Amino acid sequence: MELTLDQFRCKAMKHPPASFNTKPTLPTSSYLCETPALPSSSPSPLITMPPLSDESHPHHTLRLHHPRHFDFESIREVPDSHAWPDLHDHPSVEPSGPDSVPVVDLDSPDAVLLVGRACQEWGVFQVTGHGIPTDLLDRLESQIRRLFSLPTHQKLKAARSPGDIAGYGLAPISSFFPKLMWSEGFTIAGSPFEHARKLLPKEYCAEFCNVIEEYNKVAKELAGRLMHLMLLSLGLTEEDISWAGPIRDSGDLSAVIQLNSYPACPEPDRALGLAAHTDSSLLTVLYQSGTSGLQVLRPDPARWVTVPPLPGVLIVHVGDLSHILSNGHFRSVLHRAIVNRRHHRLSAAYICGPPAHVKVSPIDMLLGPSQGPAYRAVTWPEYLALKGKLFNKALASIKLSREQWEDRSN
Ligand SMILES: C=C1C[C@]23C[C@@]1(O)CC[C@H]2[C@@]12CCC[C@@](C)(C(=O)O1)[C@H]2[C@@H]3C(=O)O
Ligand SMILES: O=C(O)CCC(=O)C(=O)O
Ligand SMILES: [Fe+2]
Repeated sequence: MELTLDQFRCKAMKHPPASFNTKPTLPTSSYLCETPALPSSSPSPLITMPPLSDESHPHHTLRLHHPRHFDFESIREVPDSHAWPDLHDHPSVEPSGPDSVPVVDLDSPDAVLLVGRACQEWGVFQVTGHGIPTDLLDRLESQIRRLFSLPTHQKLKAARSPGDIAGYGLAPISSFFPKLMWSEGFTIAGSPFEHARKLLPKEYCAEFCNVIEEYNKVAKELAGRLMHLMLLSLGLTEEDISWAGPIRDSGDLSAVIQLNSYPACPEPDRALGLAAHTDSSLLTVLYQSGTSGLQVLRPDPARWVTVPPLPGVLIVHVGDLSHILSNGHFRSVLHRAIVNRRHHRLSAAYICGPPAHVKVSPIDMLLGPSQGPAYRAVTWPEYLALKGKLFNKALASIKLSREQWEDRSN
């Protein structure tokens, strides 16, 4: 049976969000809401995301109430609350030959071609020649490790409040699932100092923030460079997209940094680190520590392909906004994180999007008489709000049918 991409995505999602089939009964909290205003004392407002307007808050999202934390260390077997029944619906395969996520050397003369091909065929690729020093990645990992090693009561001091983007806790998508994930996260939006000072002892805080700021700076440059290559691969330049002018020097991209921790798990076959999802970004640059866990879904036949950790290599996910911008030429990739019996795994996702006021829509130059815009225009905050209501159906919800785009062009 032939499936459209959207049907495939929905089929591949093992646990449909509860909001698809249940009536909302619980009080809601937003998936993405207002970014807290930056205090004037913030060292540098490195990641900026203007607040959402009130209308875009997903007030009627069904939310499941999960406990705020779980003591992974003391557990000898996976409790029912964390046991995912459908983990093995698709086989997991180790990378080999054509079943390996492409590796692109950004310094290669073929980088444009290779990036374009990877974005179209995989929606994910690994990058070398990215210019981010290994030493900085090592320091980033040490800081993440130290942060998550803090006692729970300390971490909860920075717990994400209902309606906030930033803070410590379960991944925001957790509330769509009846089972809990084997992970904890710390989301940084705006100044790292604002959040880190709540949970990190003074002597560690400055060091943590410096490393995050240093990483943010280089990750932002890399994201700009990647976006440039992606546009070139579509036969476009920044000039073809009114808002993308500053992308060349990445000045106007905004981002959120998501730090993830996946403790070792006594029964890795029953637990899941991070449920299958696509990122809502333009692109996400992911650093993973030396333990494998990231898997991307490949079709025909459906299978989870592991993305092995390679020293110094970063992973790039095409996000939903690039899927929209490219009118579906690029695929946002469904991915998840599995857990490991022996090793504590860490990752850092640099989730990058356009300035918050910018409407992202399929690029005009990719359209023609027989191919209109397949998606309606959205800003990043609008899209995040949609994702908060519809989760993995958000992209399909803004899809335009042929009749709709023909109507719009008349
Ligand atoms: C800006 C955002 C994207 C994100 C939701 C968030 O508000 C902050 C965290 C991001 C993250 C990281 C883990 C996976 C994910 C699906 C989630 O639950 O939180 C992503 C969200 C996303 O890309 O949609
Ligand atoms: O930890 C990983 O490998 C995946 C993390 C991820 O998908 C995310 O933070 O969006
Ligand atoms: Fe992700």
